[in-house]
Amino acid sequence: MTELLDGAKVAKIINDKTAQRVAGLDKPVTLAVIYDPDNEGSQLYVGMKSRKAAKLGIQTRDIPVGADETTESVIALVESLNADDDVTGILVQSPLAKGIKERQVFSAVAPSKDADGLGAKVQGMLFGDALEPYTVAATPQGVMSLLNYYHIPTKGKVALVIGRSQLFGRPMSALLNNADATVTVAHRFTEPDILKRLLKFADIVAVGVGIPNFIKGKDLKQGATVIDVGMNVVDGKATGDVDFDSAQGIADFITPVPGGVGPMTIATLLENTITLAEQNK
Ligand SMILES: Nc1nc2c(c(=O)[nH]1)N[C@@H](CN(C=O)c1ccc(C(=O)N[C@@H](CCC(=O)O)C(=O)O)cc1)CN2
Repeated sequence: MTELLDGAKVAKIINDKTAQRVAGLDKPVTLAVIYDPDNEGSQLYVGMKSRKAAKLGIQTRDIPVGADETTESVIALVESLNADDDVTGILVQSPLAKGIKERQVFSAVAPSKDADGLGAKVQGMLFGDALEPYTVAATPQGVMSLLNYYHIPTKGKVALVIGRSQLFGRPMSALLNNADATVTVAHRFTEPDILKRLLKFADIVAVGVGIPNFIKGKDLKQGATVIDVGMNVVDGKATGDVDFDSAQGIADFITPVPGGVGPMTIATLLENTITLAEQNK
């Protein structure tokens, strides 16, 4: 039997706690969101984040940044938000318009306002397993919250992370490493044969490569936990990177798409936002 890891359900639990924490804080919580207004995906996701934030009592300031901007001008904008006492958190929605170096922009966000955990300073703290508090990128942190909720152990387990983006693969591998898993990272240059062999060992597979149905059930280890971070659209339907039907009866646990990692990403971003507001009050 394959059990669903219900991200929508767990996200609701996190969101309810966030709303209580926001209500208990004696100052407004404001998240500034920098995004490319010409990117349809970003329009959709920023809209989803702003609507959910409003429901939890978090104000958002959505700031469109188009292709006419430069890396320098966007960094100057981030610096003005860093200095703005009314802004408690900052999010840079990826991707920014072509030509703007988004990693430089991520790293311009002050660690004390880095709601999305994508800046070099906080990612360095994650890789160093720092003892001081720091924020972690919303998608991988949301995956860890799902694993914890369903009591899926990581210690001593073999984990395979497929994808090495700043948003997902790199921080995911660090989190699993910090949680005592034996972690391998595969990516676009991993030979298909090698990937198949790695999959057969993996107790936990977390995949985010943006290729619909990239992972087939027959390639998984019996009893694996499968985390699908893919968000592709096929025939107008949200479709993951894992061939969900073929994983039935092979995986012990799997996240659905939609309703798995996506809602956890937004819930974790807003959880990070209230945590920063509390820390900096
Ligand atoms: N700065 C960031 N940029 C991006 C991130 C991120 O975490 N930080 N992640 C993705 C997009 N993303 C959030 O930004 C995101 C994608 C999908 C969902 C979601 O809830 N999806 C639904 C399905 C929606 C549908 O049906 O179309 C689901 O999975 O249930 C939330 C957030 C890229 N950029």
